[in-house]
Amino acid sequence: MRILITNDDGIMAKGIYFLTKELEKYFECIIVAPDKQRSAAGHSITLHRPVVVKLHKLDGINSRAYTVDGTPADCVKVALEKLLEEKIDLIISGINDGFNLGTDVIYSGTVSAAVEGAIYKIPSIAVSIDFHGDDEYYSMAANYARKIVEMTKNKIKEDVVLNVNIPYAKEIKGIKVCNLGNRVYTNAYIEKEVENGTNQRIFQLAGTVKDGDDGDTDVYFIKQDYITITPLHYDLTNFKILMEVEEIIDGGNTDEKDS
Ligand SMILES: Nc1nc2c(ncn2[C@@H]2O[C@H](COP(=O)(O)O)[C@@H](O)[C@H]2O)c(=O)[nH]1
Repeated sequence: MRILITNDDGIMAKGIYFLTKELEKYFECIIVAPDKQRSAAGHSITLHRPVVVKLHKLDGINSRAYTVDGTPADCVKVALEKLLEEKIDLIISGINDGFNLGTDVIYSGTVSAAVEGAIYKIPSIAVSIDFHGDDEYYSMAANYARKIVEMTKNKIKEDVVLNVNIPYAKEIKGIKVCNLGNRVYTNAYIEKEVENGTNQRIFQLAGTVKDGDDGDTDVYFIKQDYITITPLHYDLTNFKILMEVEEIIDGGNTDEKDS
């Protein structure tokens, strides 16, 4: 099984190091990752300039690695379109510094890199952990990520993304497959002082998480020390209200043939 590994924290991040260290013991791995931190890049791609791809030697890692001076989605796209001759069986993005729960997934470069894989009909997994940064946590998360790869390999359909979050817990209670919850941030922006007389205001996006207790969602179960897995899809159609909108439009439709 050949795995394309990427992330959004950049090639030098601990998360991709620990993830690759674990996966390459069991699978053939190739890294294609941003050359620097690209958090919250979402699904952006680089349109108005070329991207530069370089071979990169990661100390302690045997797998071939490339950097891209672009976004996480660029990494997956250029890897699958041009860079790699080999067939890729799975794409795994992470291990992200910071959970990607609920609506985080919309902003997340980590998740978007995995979604890009699903767009290319390759099963993909995004893995995120809490901000804690100790090696034991990364190592534990990498071990769980590998186990999830083992559990799901050849079983997950080609255009599915599994969004995985792993809690910082002494004892993980298990795995919950669940919906995305509602991720709430407060104090989203901090206003910075500006010199008098300037007609500008400066805001730094910050924010602390103030999650509600969404039942049966990733936001809830992560706090109960469960690993959460949410299957995602890039089809953003709102099927729940599709018929309702159709009726509204049909009801108000001023189609020529009716006049
Ligand atoms: N301060 C805020 N942080 C936010 C908000 N919405 C999302 N986020 C964070 O962005 C990253 C995106 O994930 P990544 O995989 O690209 O690193 C995620 O971890 C969230 O914590 C927000 O409204 N305010």
